Amino acid sequence: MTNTYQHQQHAQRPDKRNRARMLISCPDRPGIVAAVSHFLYEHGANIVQSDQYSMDPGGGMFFIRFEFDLNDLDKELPVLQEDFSRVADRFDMKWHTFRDSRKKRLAVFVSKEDHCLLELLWQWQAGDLDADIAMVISNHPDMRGLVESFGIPYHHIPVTADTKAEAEKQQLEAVADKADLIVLARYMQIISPKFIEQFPNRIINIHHSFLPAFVGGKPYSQAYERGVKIIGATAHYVTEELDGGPIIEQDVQRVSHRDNVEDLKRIGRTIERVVLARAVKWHIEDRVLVHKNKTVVFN
Ligand SMILES: Nc1nc2c(c(=O)[nH]1)N[C@@H](CN(C=O)c1ccc(C(=O)N[C@@H](CCC(=O)O)C(=O)O)cc1)CN2
Repeated sequence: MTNTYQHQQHAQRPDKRNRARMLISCPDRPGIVAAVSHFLYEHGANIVQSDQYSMDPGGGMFFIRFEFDLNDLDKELPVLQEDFSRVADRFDMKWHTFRDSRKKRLAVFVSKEDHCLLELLWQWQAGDLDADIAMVISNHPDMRGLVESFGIPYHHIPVTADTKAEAEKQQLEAVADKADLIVLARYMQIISPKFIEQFPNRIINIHHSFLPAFVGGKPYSQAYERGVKIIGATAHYVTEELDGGPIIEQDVQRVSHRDNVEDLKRIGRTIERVVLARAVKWHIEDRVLVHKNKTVVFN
């Protein structure tokens, strides 16, 4: 099928070949920001953005996000990483560095609802999603035409209760070393612990309720029966606990007694799309840190 959409770069990306990001989590104590910023200065890095948060100052955790420019990044970043391990050991840090120029690769999983998938495809096609959509995987054939019209590979891998393990094996083979982030865009299959452990805090799901309300299936029907005046959507990392993973983003919309279940679904679809897109954007920009079952989002 010819690619009727050309992936366009409406949003001109500034030259960020020498831009890197550093995420740090460690026990809170005085001197952390000074030590890290001095280290970066000594290595010739120019800090262009920094953000930090102290959870329970003095006795809890400390979180930092730096963006910095470093000339000849390809050569100098490995040197910086090697030297930083001494600072990290001193403060008992968990840390990661990322290159701005290395776009993350998404594998989007979908079932039969297209709105969240379309939002990601539209943003990608407009150049507003700074990542590559490497593939779409579905347990149904319905979205093949839509996805392939964007020039994106489509893997139809049917799933039944009896074939779930084999299906996940095929899914893992399809995404192996081709995806950095899995996005469940209203994918209606429970992901196994074995799959999750391959992608710790790298599977984002959109749940169609304002969690922790209405976990599990048919949340809009649950909301209608409860007579709620607000509905919402929640993007979270996937864990073994269904809809219980670290929340990345949520949003809500008022509803009333005049809205039936179909109205709630219609109103909810817009919230789901926006909330998922925000969460994916913040993840690909390395703005999300996870501690225990909560997130710190430097947005
Ligand atoms: N391990 C996890 N897997 C998934 C999560 C999660 O948090 N942890 N979120 C769900 C999404 N979801 C609600 O948002 C959801 C999807 C599917 C089901 C479910 O009961 N699925 C059945 C099959 C249903 C069908 O075939 O139509 C099943 O998997 O047996 C509940 C909630 C995504 N996965």
